Amino acid sequence: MADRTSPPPRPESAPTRSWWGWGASDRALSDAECASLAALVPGATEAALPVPAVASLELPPVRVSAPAALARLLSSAPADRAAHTYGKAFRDVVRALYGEMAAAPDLVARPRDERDVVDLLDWAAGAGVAVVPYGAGSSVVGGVEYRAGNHRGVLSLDLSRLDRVLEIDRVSRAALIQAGALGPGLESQLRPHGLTLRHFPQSFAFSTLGGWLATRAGGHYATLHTHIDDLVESLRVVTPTGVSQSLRVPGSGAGPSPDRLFLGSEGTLGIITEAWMRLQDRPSHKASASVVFERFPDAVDTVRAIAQSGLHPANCRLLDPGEAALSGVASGGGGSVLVLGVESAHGPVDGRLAELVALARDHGGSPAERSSASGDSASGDSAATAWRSAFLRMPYIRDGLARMSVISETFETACTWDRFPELYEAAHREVGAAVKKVTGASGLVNCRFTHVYPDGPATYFTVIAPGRRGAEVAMWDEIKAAAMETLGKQGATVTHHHAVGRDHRPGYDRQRPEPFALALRAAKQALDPAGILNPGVLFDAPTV
Ligand SMILES: Cc1cc2nc3c(=O)[nH]c(=O)nc-3n(C[C@H](O)[C@H](O)[C@H](O)COP(=O)(O)OP(=O)(O)OC[C@H]3O[C@@H](n4cnc5c(N)ncnc54)[C@H](O)[C@@H]3O)c2cc1C
Repeated sequence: MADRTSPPPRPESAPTRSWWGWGASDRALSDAECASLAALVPGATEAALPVPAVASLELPPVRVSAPAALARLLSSAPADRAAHTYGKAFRDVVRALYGEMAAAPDLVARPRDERDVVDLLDWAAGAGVAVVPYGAGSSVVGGVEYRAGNHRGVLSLDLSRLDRVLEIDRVSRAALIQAGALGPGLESQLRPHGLTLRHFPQSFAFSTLGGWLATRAGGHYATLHTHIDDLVESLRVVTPTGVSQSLRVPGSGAGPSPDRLFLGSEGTLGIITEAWMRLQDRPSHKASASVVFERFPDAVDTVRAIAQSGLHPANCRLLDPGEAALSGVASGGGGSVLVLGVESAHGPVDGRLAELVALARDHGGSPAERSSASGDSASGDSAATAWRSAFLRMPYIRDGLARMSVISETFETACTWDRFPELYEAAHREVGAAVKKVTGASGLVNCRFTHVYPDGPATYFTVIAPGRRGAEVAMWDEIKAAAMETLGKQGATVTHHHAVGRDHRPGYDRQRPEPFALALRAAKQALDPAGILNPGVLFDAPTV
């Protein structure tokens, strides 16, 4: 019989969140820091856009009111409505800075349990009110922004009060976790048991388990278990037509998987309230190294060899020369940098790291000095450390650049190894040309691998270029449209882990096979007949 613990204590409270940008408000860049960053971008403006005070925002009037029994769950406070209007993409941050609040939800609900979720959905379906599920709002694809325009009102359903690890099964090494748990809170509840979910997206600090499941998020472990899908045992989902609870088993061949229907459903088929997740013992042995390559194609061949070797490094990030320079990990001579990391809960990992480094050397790489460690802390050579700190700081820098009207955004994809060289060339050529046309400047188009598989890499492109004040969103949208066209032509996916949301709909609609689209629409009709759940995501919004 499983050895189950009683519910662990609640996590400590999270830092104060920015309503307009990424992360903790006290970590946002000062005006002076924004200006010195922009000085590095030729053609950028010199004055930072001010951050508007919430009290100065013009929010549309609230159009709906809920029954008295639900009032204790609801807020129409301007700060709540403003903070739940957008996700955290560049275009979201810019629109928040300009005080564009026409899409603000009428109400924000914070249910405390499953019964509350059921009651809120019942009321919304009867009242013709759209429901936008909200984990922590870190979507970068318009996933939490209502755009349909034809509902009687909009309710942002914020799951943040469902933040507990409810049960731990130490024998099977799994936990029952509520969907609104943020990354740090979730891990702090698992830590006393020596366990970890080991899912660390870059947005880890300000995103939730439910959001990860609903978007099929990718953690920063680069090989083997990359997507959250791999860690799911079973899901509990409240739909407008009933509660779906899948069987908790280690594997099953019983027909199409109910979990697969809801993973990636992005709030359109139901509200994920809790999940049994597979856990791992916390790693106690870690080592990392970095390798510099003069020629990018040699580095790509190395990564392919590693991905096909069965050595499964935890980290295998390849940064092209531009990205290595931008992240501050390039050596004086430039070149591409491969950051490698290995870890284990069971024994030393130095041998495995040495094998990986030897593979890289065989392909023309020059290893930097490395270090190893026992214990829970990260360790590594200076390039690995620099990469990690740039990785965590980057979203704050992106917001600082946005205040200087500098376009600073990413797009990501995956393709098979045979197609990668052409994709890389085409992205630089075609997206680079779009940047030049739109901004008049050359700008930067950099690339790194975020995840690697035996049959291909997931590639992540960063674009930085000076924008024109007031036109930043339109300029980025034009560049992004060119990027999506390039991905489509190259047979690469519209997204590897950022999800579809509203922004990737055109590419997604082209990519999904029509019989599958028919089946999905039938599922939508069966589970959400009133068409209230996240209208416009994955499916066309219904006419109400
Ligand atoms: C700086 C930054 C870095 C990022 N890095 C990564 C990364 O490394 N890997 C990655 O995969 N993504 C990344 N993202 C994107 C984003 O963090 C992920 O999509 C994440 O999974 C969203 O989680 P969330 O809790 O914030 O969900 P939200 O943004 O609140 O919601 C995302 C979508 O899921 C739906 N949803 C949320 N909760 C539920 C629920 N309980 N039930 C049903 N539907 C729900 C929403 O309606 C929406 O459509 C990054 C974003 C930012 C801003």
